[in-house]
Amino acid sequence: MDDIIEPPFQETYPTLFENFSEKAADESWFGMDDVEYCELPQIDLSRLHFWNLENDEDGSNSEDFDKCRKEMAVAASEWGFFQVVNHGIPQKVIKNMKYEQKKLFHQPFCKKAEESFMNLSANSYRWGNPTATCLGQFSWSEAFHIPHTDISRLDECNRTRSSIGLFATKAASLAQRLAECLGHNLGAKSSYFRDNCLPSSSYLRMNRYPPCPLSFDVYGLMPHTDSDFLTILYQDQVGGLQLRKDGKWLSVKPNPEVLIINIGDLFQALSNGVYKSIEHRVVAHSEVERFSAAYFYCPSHEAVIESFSKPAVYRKFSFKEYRQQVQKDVRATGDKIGLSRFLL
Ligand SMILES: O=C(O)CCC(=O)C(=O)O
Ligand SMILES: [Fe+2]
Repeated sequence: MDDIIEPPFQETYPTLFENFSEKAADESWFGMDDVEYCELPQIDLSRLHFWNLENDEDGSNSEDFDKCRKEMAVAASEWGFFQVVNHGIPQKVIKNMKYEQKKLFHQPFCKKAEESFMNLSANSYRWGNPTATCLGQFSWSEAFHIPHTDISRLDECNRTRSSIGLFATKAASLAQRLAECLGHNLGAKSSYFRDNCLPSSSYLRMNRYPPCPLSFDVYGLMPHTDSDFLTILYQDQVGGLQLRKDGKWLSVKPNPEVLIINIGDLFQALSNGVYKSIEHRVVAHSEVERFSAAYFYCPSHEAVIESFSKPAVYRKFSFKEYRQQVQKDVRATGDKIGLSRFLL
């Protein structure tokens, strides 16, 4: 019994699942079969010559560089999502992280749920959704939500710490460069992100979606937008990520060779609504487990988010204020209200 790895979803939230069985079970509110696949805009980052930018003195690549930045800005405003190739995070780094991620999640539930598991802070391990008021707000998944600087506390073995740490470090520098490119198009100072975002303010979230017997009726991850500047997402080959474009849900084709970038609420506010923080969700698979890892690029709590162009669509707010409002709304309604709270 004690070696079961799956969280006790149904046992812990009996009322949510009981209510479900009383309702017509065949009235599923999302049909996976009806959802079309989409091809995300793909951006080749080799043109940014990230790693030797300072040495690129003759400027011969600047045309390519500008083109790449523009493509990113168009994708951020039309889709809020794009995928990147030649992103500079070696496949080996991703593979090692995924291996360690799987090892962590495959430990018994009772160990993962221990307060001091792996020396992580108390609320790092999350599963289900304790604030869900109905099944539509439930998430059939588990996650380790780790502030970047807490990775160094992971005590298991050096390999776990270094593999996860290396992925996070590479993701942090990729996130900063992407944010700088996207910020450039808005007229942000080149130091804006370096000044406001430190590794200590960003998070790594490793997700696991166990096979779900009610996969037509329960989400793997409920619909949401991310509360950061941007997210770097690695997903494995299983699939299930969907995004909402022009009122329609679309499935993202899984491709473990690419990284997915999505715009978060803070970039939407900073860009005065030009870049879109798009709602997304994960549809659970009935038989296969799925893994993903998201790096949330966030500013410090004190950072004030205010758009560069006027008239402003949103009132200025600090990241701390934003998070507190989100938490308050989630506690009260089971869901996040988000940026619309700050509309002028
Ligand atoms: O697992 C995925 O593909 C998406 C994860 C996600 O949206 C999140 O962790 O915020
Ligand atoms: Fe997300």
